[in-house]
This record gives sequence, C-alpha cells and structure tokens, in this order.
Amino acid sequence: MVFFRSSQLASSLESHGLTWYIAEAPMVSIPVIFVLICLITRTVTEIRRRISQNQVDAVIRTPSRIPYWVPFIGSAVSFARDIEGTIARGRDSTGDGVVSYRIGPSKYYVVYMPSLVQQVFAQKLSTLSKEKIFEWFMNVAFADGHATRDEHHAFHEGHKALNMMLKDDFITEATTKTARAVETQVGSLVTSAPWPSPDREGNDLNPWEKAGDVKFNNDGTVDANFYSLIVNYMGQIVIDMFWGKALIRNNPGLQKDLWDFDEGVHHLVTSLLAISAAGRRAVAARSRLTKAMEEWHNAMAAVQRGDDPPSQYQDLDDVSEVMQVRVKTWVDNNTSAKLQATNDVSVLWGVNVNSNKNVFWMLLQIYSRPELLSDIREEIMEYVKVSPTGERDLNGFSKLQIDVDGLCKNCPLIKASFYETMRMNMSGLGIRQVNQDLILKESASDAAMFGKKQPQSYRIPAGSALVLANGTMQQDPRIFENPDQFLSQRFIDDKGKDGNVRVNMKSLHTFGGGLYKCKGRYFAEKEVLIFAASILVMWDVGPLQGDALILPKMGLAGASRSPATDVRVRLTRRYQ
Ligand code: HEM
Repeated sequence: MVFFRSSQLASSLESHGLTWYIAEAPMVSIPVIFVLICLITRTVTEIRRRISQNQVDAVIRTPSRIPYWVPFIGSAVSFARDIEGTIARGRDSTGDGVVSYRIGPSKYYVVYMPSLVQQVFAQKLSTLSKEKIFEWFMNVAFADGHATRDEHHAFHEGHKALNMMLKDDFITEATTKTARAVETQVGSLVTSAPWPSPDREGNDLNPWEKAGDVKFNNDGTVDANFYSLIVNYMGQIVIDMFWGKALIRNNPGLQKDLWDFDEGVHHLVTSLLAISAAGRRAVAARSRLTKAMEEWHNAMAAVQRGDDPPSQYQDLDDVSEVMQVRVKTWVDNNTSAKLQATNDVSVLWGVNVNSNKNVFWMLLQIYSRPELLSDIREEIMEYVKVSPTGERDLNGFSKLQIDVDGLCKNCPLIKASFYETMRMNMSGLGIRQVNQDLILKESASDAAMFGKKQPQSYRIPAGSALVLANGTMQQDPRIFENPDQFLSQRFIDDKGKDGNVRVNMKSLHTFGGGLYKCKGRYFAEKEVLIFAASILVMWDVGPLQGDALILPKMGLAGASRSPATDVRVRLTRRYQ
C-alpha cells in the first residue's frame, strides 16, 4: 500500500494519472474521491435549489429540488429513516406548496398544499394514474409474480367488481349484518363469568381474547392487550361478514397471519429489509394467507358451477354478495390462481387494516378523556343501548340494540372524534405516476396562508412521480391549528340552515381522493362508529395502575399505524 504527502500526490497524479493512483492506493483514494463527489453534488444541487427558489415572481415555475449529497441515491436514506420529518423539513425550507426530491433514478414531486391536492384529485387517468405503482406494490408486498401487470384485463374486471361497495345495497347489507353481529358479541368482547377458568373444558376463549392475552381478575375486571384484542375482535366480525364464517373456521390462524403480514409489510416494500425477522414472518404469513384464499375461492367457484365443494366448505350461504360477484368475475375472466389469491389477500388486508386500527386509537383517545367519554355516551345513548327486552348473548351477557341510522346521522361528536383520530394517527402517502406534463396552481388563500407574495403555478413533468403528503399536511399548523392536540370538535361545523350540526372532513384526505378514493369509505364510516359506540356503551377501559390511560407511541408511518408496542388495559363491564 502506498501513502502520499500532498506534494508527492500532485506530482504522481501528474505523471501517472488518476487510474494509477486509485489502483495503487484504493483505501485512501476511493474515500477521498467519494467525498469529493459528494461535495460537488451537494454544491451543484444547492445552487440549483437557490435558482429555482429565487423564482418568487414567476407565475409558472419549476418546484425546488431538495439538495442532496450522494448522486443516484439522492434523498433515499433520509426518506427511509424519517419520511414525514424529511418532507416537513423540505416544506419549511422552501415555503412552497410543492417540493421535489431525487430518489434513485426517479424524481418525486411532493404536494402538501390543500388547493394543489384538490387539483391532483381532479385529474384524469391519462394525466395521473396509479397503475404502475400498484403493479409494483402487488409484486413486492403480495408476491403476485407480476400477475396484476400481465393479466391486465382480468385484474381490471376484478377491481371493477369492488365498485359494488359504493352502492346503497352493499352499504345497507354490510352495515346491517355488522350491527346485528356487534349487538350479540360486544358483551363477549372479553368474557369472564360464568366460568371461573378461561380454559374450562367446553368453554374455550374467543379467538380475539386469546390474541389479546386476556387475564381474568378476582374482582370481575379483565386485563388485555388492547390493540390485539380490538383488531382481532373486529376482524372476526368483518371477515365473517364478507367471506362467510367458513374462511376463519377452516383457517384458525388467518388473523394471526394477517396481522403478522401487516407488521412486516414495510419490510417487504423496502426489499432490503425483507430479510429482517418481521419481514420473514410476513413472507411466511403471506403464503398461508394466499393458500387459504385460493382454497376458499375454489370452493366458492365449485358452488357457483353447481359442483360439490370440499366438505369443510359446505356452508357458504353467508358469503357477501360483493365477494360472490368477485369469484364469478375471476372465473369468467379465466384468472390465474396467482392473480385471484394475491388480489383477494390484498382486499382482506385493506378491509381490516385501516378501520380496525382506527377504532383502537379512537377508543384510547376517548377513554383517556373522561369529559369527552361522558359527552359521547350521552350523545349516543338514544341509538346504542342495552336491549330493552333483556335479550342475552350466547354467554349470558346483555345484548345491545343499535340504531345505525340514528348513530350515524345524529351523533356529531363521535363522528368528529373519528376524523380527529384519523388525522392524528394515520400517515398515508398517495402516489401517482405523471403521464403528461401537469400544471398545478396555488389558490390565493393558500398562498397567503403559506406567507407567499402571490400564488404560483408549478410545472410537474411527465415521467416523474407525484406524492400527496397526507401525513405531513395533517400535522401542519397552518392547515390544522394546534396539530399535536386531539380536538374532538375540530371537524364540527356550525349548524346548517336545517338546524343540524355538520361534521366535515375539510382538508383531511385519509380516504384518498378522485378516481382512486377508497371504495369502502361509506361502509367504513358506519362500521367504525358501530364498533366504537358499542364498546363505549358496554365497557369501561382504564390503565392497570393509576388513573390516566397513556397512549402508546405510534409505529412506522405509512397509512394506518400500529402502536410501537401494545398497551395493556383493564376492562370493566358496565352491564351484566
Ligand atoms: C377508516 C377506514 C379506512 C380508511 C381510512 C381507508 C383508506 C383508504 C385509502 C387511503 C385508499 C387508497 C386511496 C388512493 O389510492 O388514493 C383506500 C382504498 C381502498 N379501500 Fe379503503 N379505507 C378504509 C376502510 C376500508 C374498508 C372497510 C373497505 C372495504 C369494505 C375498504 C376498501 C377499499 C378498496 C376496495 C380500496 C381500493 C380502491 C381502488 O383501488 O380504487 N376500505 N382506502
């Protein structure tokens, strides 16, 4: 190995050239050259940022690109480390409504101004679409082997079948079935009496109780891991409602797999991390889920053909209409097993992941505020109450009676608390591919809100990616005052002309928007209120020690968040 003094280095470089120097002293020269390249990259990207930043008077301009150190990598590392913090810093350093990042070979334009977001939602598919991103996601997250991309027609027909979820017939069927199931099961969210020991023969625990690791106390209270308890309890009712009871009955580990998959899905999309323990668990869970979905589909397809399904799938009469239509659509379009099963697993995940986690966070937010809890209980008491005729569930506990219409139309505080929960606890990114050059124009009021001299327009070039930074907007104090506080009244508007109080999502876009807006949103709103209200009426929830229920830290960003660690709570039954 050769070491040089600077004068020697200069004369050697002059006589032998750079290649010779790298070959002779790689341990020194490679880091030196790397540092030089980084410095040059940082300087050039900084100059470029200043040039675009100085276009304060331009009516149409190029968004500022955030400077970076390492060519090709760009801002990838800071995105991987802290996506929301990175975007918030970029936003604050420019003061504009859009900022641009280089990540690997791609340019990303991140949008976080309400008027620009509305324009993004209004674009046609020919300008902005999600197809390529969705195909990539189906491959890395669900291992579809590019079936979504290669079986284009079949995928789109299957996807279209989900539009049924937007129709009144589906919404009525799904909410009615959910409400009836909740009425009879919320009293058994955790069981206790009549059996003294949970595992007494013939009286096994409910699967969600096992997932929540319940422990019965002598005074009749029950301790549980609240996150696991809630997401599994809701999952049981909603999966039974969509796919019929046989799916979970034949695959008792289905929910464990679903939540293991969810815990590791971040690791799968950043494929480097797929080798982590959570990533490996997610991969194993995903293959069991895919197999279960394929078997379920084959049984349903057999019934639809008039054939006899396997013995364990004889009773498929309780499958929802939307899932029956999906099966028929897959069959009519000669869909491969790979496309069918991976897409059905993605729907299974989508149906559960957002609603169930939001109910968990929402309950904690409400139970940790005694005044809000009591106001909401008063607001909903007319619509969610213990069965007036004294009906009991299978375990002998009180049943509830739920008036879904009354709950959803006349209870603004619980609905506004749901929106505020989504604002606080969700952090989704909406990603679109830019197919044609696009101009986005700031509104005058948004420009003023961001402290700009005048509204500007931005040119977003074809071939780049556009990102809606919902999580960052949800925490922007200019859009949502005091964003770190849970304000249960935030989304409540004044009374309208008809005298009714309105609840309005305003600049909150947790269901997405435009052509890709969540197809399950009408059901989801009602479902969340049904689950949350019924638990608030039937149960008191508090900490194991002390008075204050402390909310756990949130896990990784990216749509709905899980808690960083589960939270152990004590549940007390309010009605026997
Ligand atoms: C609080 C609950 C929920 C939230 C916050 C939520 C949010 C979302 C979001 C952000 C998207 C992507 C939109 C985009 O790409 O712009 C989406 C898509 C979707 N959601 Fe939901 N969702 C919820 C519950 C549900 C439920 C319960 C169902 C089913 C009953 C459902 C069905 C779907 C479907 C089918 C899509 C795909 C839409 C498409 O590709 O066109 N969601 N949801």
